[in-house]
Amino acid sequence: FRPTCHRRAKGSVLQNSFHEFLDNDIVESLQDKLSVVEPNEVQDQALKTFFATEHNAIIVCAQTGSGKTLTFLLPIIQTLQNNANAKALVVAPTNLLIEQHQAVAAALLGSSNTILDRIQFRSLSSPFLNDDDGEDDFDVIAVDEIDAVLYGESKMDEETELTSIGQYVIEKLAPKSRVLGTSAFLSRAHQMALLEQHLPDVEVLREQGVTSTQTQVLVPTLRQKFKYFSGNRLEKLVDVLDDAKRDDWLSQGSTMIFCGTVEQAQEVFDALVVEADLDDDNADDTNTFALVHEQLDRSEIHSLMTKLRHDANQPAQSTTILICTDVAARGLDIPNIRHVILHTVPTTNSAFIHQVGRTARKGQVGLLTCLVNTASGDAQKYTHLHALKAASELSFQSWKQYSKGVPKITFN
Ligand SMILES: Nc1ncnc2c1ncn2[C@@H]1O[C@H](COP(=O)(O)OP(=O)(O)OP(=O)(O)O)[C@@H](O)[C@H]1O
Repeated sequence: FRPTCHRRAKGSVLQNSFHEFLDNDIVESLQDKLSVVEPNEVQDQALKTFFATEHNAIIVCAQTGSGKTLTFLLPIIQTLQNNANAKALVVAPTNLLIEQHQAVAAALLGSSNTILDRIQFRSLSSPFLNDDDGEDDFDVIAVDEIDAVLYGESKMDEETELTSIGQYVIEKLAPKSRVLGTSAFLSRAHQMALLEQHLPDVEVLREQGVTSTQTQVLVPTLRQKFKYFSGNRLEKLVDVLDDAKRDDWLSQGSTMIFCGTVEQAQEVFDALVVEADLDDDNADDTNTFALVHEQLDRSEIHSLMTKLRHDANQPAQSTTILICTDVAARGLDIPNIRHVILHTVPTTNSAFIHQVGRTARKGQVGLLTCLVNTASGDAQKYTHLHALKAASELSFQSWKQYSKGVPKITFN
């Protein structure tokens, strides 16, 4: 994307693609409800491509935390506002992510808005869409995390057989529906299947100079630490958390710890809670622990996420340590996550990118600590992740304002 330059003549209103393509009430809502004043380059490009061209499949490929949600929600809301009969579908891999999108749409529209009733939100685990229910006439279909939705949350990045919802989306494409997809990373296999087989006419929007999604996938504001150890993994984790607690900047933010399985997440959670109880003489310790995995009750996770977002707006926030499985990796935008710890080294590039991408969002700094047990196969698993390149610069010039004033991480 070429950085957009919006010059403001003395006394004039700043014009950008928000003003050019969106109604005033939407622009005002963006500002009032989300504090989003102007589009970044990827949003600018997406709005132009959607409203000023006839491409019926558009995919936005950009780093984690770069604002891809608005690249599909805004075209959808404006389309539904223009046409009272229009309908849209939003698909994302997990219920957690779908609920997040619903919350953003509701914030923009106000929850009683009738436009919201014309947007269907589905995850891979929602009941299958049924044409008999008249659900086959969506004007816009948004497919967030298009690789996961089309090809499934496979343990390998190599799976290219379409999921049933993927098949549905491809069949619904043109002439009736326009598809807006997003992705932070496409494996080579997914890229080929998508561009050569399933969406050959797709218009792919990427940052300027990036020719494939294999490069520049990690944000340059991410700091990475690899802790090589042999011995007890839990003890190492406790050491890492203790160090982080002593760091002025890290200790004021929340942490996500990714585990390989539900059982492991439960085990880590139990151990950390016991450890914190033993240490409860420490009155300064404001950490709270929470679990996020696929077997938890949906309403429980929903209230946790609502609380986390609410707490982030409070001045005296407590910090949270979230112990999660991969279900919390894709797309979650939890405020103030300063530290991601990979308790288990993920097996695929995409799992790594999405887990790590919960921090260092929107141009801000964040730290990854990856526990690498030299006595297990961890080090070997990690070698293939070395191929992932960090971008040398922030994707978007406009993000620079958010990275100002962030202290250097002193954690060693
Ligand atoms: N133009 C903008 N100005 C300021 N903030 C923005 C803008 N666009 C998006 N944001 C904020 O940036 C954050 C990240 O956005 P979002 O969750 O859409 O990222 P993403 O690219 O979808 O991330 P992921 O790849 O992890 O799914 C959100 O808090 C969002 O409100």
